[in-house]
This record gives sequence, C-alpha cells and structure tokens, in this order.
Amino acid sequence: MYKILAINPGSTSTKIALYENEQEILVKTLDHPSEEMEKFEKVVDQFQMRKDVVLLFLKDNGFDVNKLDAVVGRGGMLPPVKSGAYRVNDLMVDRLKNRPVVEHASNLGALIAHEIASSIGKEAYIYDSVKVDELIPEARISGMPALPRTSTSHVLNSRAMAIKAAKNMGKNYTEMNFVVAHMGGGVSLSVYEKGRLSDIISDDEGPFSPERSGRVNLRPFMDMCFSGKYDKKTVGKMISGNGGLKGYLGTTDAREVEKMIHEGNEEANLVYRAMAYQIAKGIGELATVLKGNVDAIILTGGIAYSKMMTDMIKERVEFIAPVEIMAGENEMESLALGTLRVLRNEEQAKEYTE
Ligand SMILES: Nc1ncnc2c1ncn2[C@@H]1O[C@H](COP(=O)(O)OP(=O)(O)O)[C@@H](O)[C@H]1O
Ligand SMILES: CCCC(=O)OP(=O)(O)O
Repeated sequence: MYKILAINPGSTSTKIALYENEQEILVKTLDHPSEEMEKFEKVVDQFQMRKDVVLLFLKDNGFDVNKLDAVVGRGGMLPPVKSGAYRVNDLMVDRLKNRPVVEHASNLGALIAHEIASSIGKEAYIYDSVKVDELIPEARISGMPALPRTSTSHVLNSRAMAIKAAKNMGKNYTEMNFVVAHMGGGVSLSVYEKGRLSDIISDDEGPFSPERSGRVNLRPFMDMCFSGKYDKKTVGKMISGNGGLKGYLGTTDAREVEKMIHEGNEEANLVYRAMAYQIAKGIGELATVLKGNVDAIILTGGIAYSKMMTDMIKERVEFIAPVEIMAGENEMESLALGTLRVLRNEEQAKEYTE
C-alpha cells in the first residue's frame, strides 16, 4: 500500500491530501487570510509557514511522516516542461527558489515536497506542471519578437478532465479533440488535440476571471505602467489579485456576484455577462486551432458549478460542439494518482534539465 502526500499551494490556500493507493485518506484546505500573506515580500518567503502548516496537519491527524512513500507538489513556474511526472532535483529547487519564471504560489509545491521527502529519504515529484508546453510552432509567435509565447495553463485539472471526458465517451483522449475552459479564481483555456496541448489562452491573454484582469489594451497599459503613479507590485495586483470580478465588484466569489444580480444589481449583471462573453469568445478562438473539429467543449473549475454562468457560455458556443460540464477540479487526485503510477512503474518520472 503506497502512501502519498499531495501538496497544492494556491494564492490564498494550501490544499493537502493524503492517499493510500487510489484512496483519499485525509484532505484539507488550509486558508491563508490576506492579512497573513501581506507580510511576505516574495512567494518563496512563505515557504517555512506553508511547510509548517502541512506538517502540523499531518501531526494533528496522528500521521507519522516517516510512513510516506512519496511526496508530490503542484509544479510551478518553470521553463517549459512536458506533461506527466518529474522528479524534483536540485536544479528544479534552485530554479523555483531563486529564478522562477513568474512569482506564483505553485512554485512552493515542489519546494515543500522536496524538503519533506528528503527528510525521510524519499523522492519528491511534480505532476502536470502549469508550464507544460506542447505548443505548435505557429502558437509560439506572439507578434513581439522579444516576447515569444510559452504555455501557462491549469494543466493539472484541464488535462485530467479531458482524459475523464474521453473515458466517459468510451474513447482514449489521444483520439479526441477538446477545448477546455478551466474557470476558477483564474481562467485559462486550452486545446487538447489528440492528447497534445497544442495551444492555450492563459490567464493574462484572454478572459478576465474572479481575481484577474485577463487581456487589456497594451498601449494604455504601457502608459499606466510608466505614469509614475504605480509601483510594480500594485500593477501586478491589478493583473492578478485585484482584477476581474474583484476589481469591478469587490469580490472574487462568483456566488456573491450571483446574489448581487438576484438583488437587482445592474453593474454585477453586466460584468458577469461580460465574463461569460469573454470566456465564450476564447473558446471560439481556440476552436479555430482545431479547424472546427471539436469533439467537446469542457467547462470545469469552481465556476462550472454555476448554471447561470454555464448557460450564458453554452448559448454562445454550443454551435461549435457539445458542451460537457465537469464542475470543480480534481487536482489533488491527479497529483496523487500520477505519483502512484510512477511508484508502480506504470509511468516514468522525467529528469528536470534546462
Ligand atoms: N456553486 C457555485 N456557483 C458559482 N460559483 C461557484 C460555486 N462554487 C464555487 N464557485 C466559484 O468558483 C471560484 C473558485 O473556483 P476554484 O476552482 O475553487 O478556484 P481556485 O482553485 O482557483 O481557488 C470562485 O469564484 C467561487 O465563487
Ligand atoms: C494558469 C497558471 C496557474 C494558475 O494561475 O493557477 P491558480 O489559478 O490556481 O493560481
């Protein structure tokens, strides 16, 4: 019986799960209020605090850390990597600690996993990192030579949902073409073309989301950045943290927004409809990557629980392909089961290189 600890650090929480083979034994979301997080200058400064809450959680549940067979963390902002499992090695630790491609809470997944696993002489892994990059050559050209496109998306959930949708249809996902919209605190859209993540619209390239601005006009944005009114941290927060629903309506909770709409708030109604409109537009854009040969459009993430939102999106995109609603996310299961396959030698963990 393999015991696997999965760690998924998000911007406002750390999700932890303990698995025995396929069985989830313990699961917890530990929230980190914004007052607690504001004192940390950089994401890496949160390492000790987040590691401590993971260890405390295991202790409080009477679980002996020495019994673990492996620890897996959500893969962070690395240079482009392949899908599947990677062993966390010293180079990956150095990259995520000292030279992350972008500051993001997921960078701590591998670091905490590595620290805990090393302390008991076991291996740490990441699985389906946010930087899985299988873009087709055309998708790499941004239009600005200094900034080639790379892939950043919610791969862990989106790929798992594509695999599950194909299975539900009695097919292997390597035979299918999907457009997946992950709709959580951040929204990213992706194309799974016969199993390959051939293009994406990341959380800063397309639709706005509960806490992120999404795409904005570049020239006014440049003027704003150089106006001298804002520092880098504030602008970063406008993009991610205080953008989207939060920026317009003061909340990142889509349920709150729906309550406002039911109470007759016109502004909330317009902004929420605009979010659906932008997500639908992005799905339409990605359908062209598949030249219209889309087997299904998958709506997933927390917001896919909302009938109001999914109905608004469906209305605009169901002419393209059937819409599958797969609400929620199964990131913890994807991390744990991916690692289980590695422990059982059903899948090889890759060695991280640069
Ligand atoms: N039943 C629901 N109806 C509408 N929105 C929901 C529902 N459940 C969760 N959400 C929304 O989903 C979003 C969070 O999604 P989630 O996938 O948990 O994101 P993350 O993991 O990025 O925090 C929030 O805006 C939340 O309000
Ligand atoms: C799209 C990259 C990963 C990401 O933004 O994850 P969260 O939405 O969980 O912060």
